[in-house]
Amino acid sequence: MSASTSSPTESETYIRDFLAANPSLDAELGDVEVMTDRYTNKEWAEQIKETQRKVLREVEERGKEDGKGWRYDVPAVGDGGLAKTMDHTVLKLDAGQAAIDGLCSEARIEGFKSVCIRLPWVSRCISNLKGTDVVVACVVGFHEGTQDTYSKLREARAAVAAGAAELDVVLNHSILTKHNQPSSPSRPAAPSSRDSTADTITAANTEANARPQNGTTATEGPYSVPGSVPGSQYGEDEDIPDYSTIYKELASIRSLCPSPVILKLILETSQLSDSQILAASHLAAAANFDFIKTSTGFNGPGATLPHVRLMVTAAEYLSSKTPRNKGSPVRGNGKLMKVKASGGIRSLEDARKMLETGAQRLGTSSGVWIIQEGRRASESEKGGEERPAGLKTRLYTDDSVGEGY
Ligand SMILES: O=C[C@H](O)COP(=O)(O)O
Repeated sequence: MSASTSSPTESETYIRDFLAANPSLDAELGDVEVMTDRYTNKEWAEQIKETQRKVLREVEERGKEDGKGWRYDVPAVGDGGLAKTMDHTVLKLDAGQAAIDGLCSEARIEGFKSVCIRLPWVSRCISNLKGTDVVVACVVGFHEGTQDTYSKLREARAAVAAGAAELDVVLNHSILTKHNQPSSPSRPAAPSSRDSTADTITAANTEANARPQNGTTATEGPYSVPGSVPGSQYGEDEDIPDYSTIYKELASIRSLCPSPVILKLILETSQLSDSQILAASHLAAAANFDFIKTSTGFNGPGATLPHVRLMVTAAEYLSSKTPRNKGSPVRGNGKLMKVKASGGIRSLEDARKMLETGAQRLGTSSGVWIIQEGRRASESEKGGEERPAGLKTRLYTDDSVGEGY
């Protein structure tokens, strides 16, 4: 492990301990490049505030461009381009072998980018997908994100050891929302019908985030910067969320799962304000994550266009690739951080809108349906015969599909 000459930082100590407890990993990884703690919490807060200001201004400017502010090319269905944007996903806890094997054969036939599954299925998917270019993406800390860093690291490393090329890691978003101090004792929102374990924490956050910001809904903007308006969520030092802890977790995962492992950070945008989304994006960029991803699909509404616009703008700014301003120097590797839209993407129209807005990856359990819809659309555009659908199954999250799914 390459270490700094001064006394070790918390991250270095943490990673050293993890490697000592997993000696085979130490040998496998060789010289681990440790991402240090870098900044104090106050310094993170300053940087993040700057990111929030710049990105929100950029979003406002782009919003004036009459729908052209976010207009990206959408890959075509015909040449397999659309399928290659998709992580074909089954994350239900009760998914059985039949569902996983079906998922893999669909991914092979349609040429999806990946199958996105839970840790116990990684090896099976690797063997199912041998000889194809479909990779395996595994979720980590799914779906609450509140697991301790050590257990997330264990999960991440086990997935990589089993062959996962990509990890979709759930942010510990409760640190950002300070869930143990709900700002209002008012009625909690109803728990998600998709997950019986949805708890009062997320319900309180949902309720808090649904409250208007500057007289509008959280998802429609205009966007606000904490500390910039009276009564904002954290203006005082003692109210700064524990950014350092979030960064240390992300940097530790990156240190022990180095590139070319693709790391995506699931923000769970439905639980966050716009400012919190930007704070999380900033920390993901600093820890050299490859993607920021909207949602788990298990907690609140999934991807929305306003959130994707915000995240695309943030990712470009944080990678210093924003046309209008210089961008933040926070990202170490110089590569563009990308955006994965996920949760509730059910139709060709949903998929197209997300891609057109700048998402470069989609997470969906409806991929087969979307591709079939795309084929039908291009066939009818050409005025030709409708091509027979290659696959009948779809919508693994749709309970009506049948046993095992
Ligand atoms: O990460 C992907 C999501 O879990 C997929 O959500 P979905 O089942 O709503 O398509």
